[in-house]
Amino acid sequence: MSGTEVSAEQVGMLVLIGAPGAGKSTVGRRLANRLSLPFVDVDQLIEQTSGREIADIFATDGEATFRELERAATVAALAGSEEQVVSLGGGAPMTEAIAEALAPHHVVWLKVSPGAAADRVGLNVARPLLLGNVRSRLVSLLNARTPTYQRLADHVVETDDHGADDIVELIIEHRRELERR
Ligand SMILES: Nc1ncnc2c1ncn2[C@@H]1O[C@H](COP(=O)(O)OP(=O)(O)O)[C@@H](O)[C@H]1O
Ligand SMILES: O=C(O)C1=C[C@@H](OP(=O)(O)O)[C@@H](O)[C@H](O)C1
Ligand SMILES: [Mg+2]
Repeated sequence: MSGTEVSAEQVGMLVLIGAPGAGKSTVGRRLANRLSLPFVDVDQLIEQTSGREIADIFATDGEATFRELERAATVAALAGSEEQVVSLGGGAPMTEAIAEALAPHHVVWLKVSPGAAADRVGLNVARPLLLGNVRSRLVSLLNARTPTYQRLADHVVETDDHGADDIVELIIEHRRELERR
């Protein structure tokens, strides 16, 4: 089956994309609990299957190796047939194979300003790309990635002024509206 075909039994997953610090992991986990659906956080999947932390993969093998592990884990998570919530890593949608794998699913872009994201992630060393001046790194990441997030998103949620639980409800309400159509 090519990346663009959807098997008959495949149902759309709820997939969260957005910059680091947008809340994909936090909101994804709560959203899955609220909907009683399985949850896959691709970063966690990479760490579980490789037995290594992401920061260590970056430091020891470099970003290219991480992106290869991320591509394989993300495509595998999106290829399943059961309905679930999947939270991607911030850089995943930049890969063409992943953009294709997202096509059959409901993609929610958690939009966040560089300032809000910087406040949230702080000096968290778990995000190697943000080492140094976190805010300016986020500005450049967002400048490079926003067009892709925008292109892939079926639903955009502004997160700066909403708590994670509010965002969960906004996503659920939007999904209900789609089901009523
Ligand atoms: N809507 C929000 N408002 C305030 N803080 C948030 C929000 N969403 C997530 N956070 C916090 O921001 C940090 C990063 O969240 P995380 O879910 O890891 O983001 P991502 O997976 O998109 O990088 C965590 O400390 C989390 O508790
Ligand atoms: O933006 C990125 O390129 C990355 C974001 C991280 O995930 P979160 O977006 O969940 O922090 C993680 O995949 C890795 O540090 C790379
Ligand atoms: Mg995350």
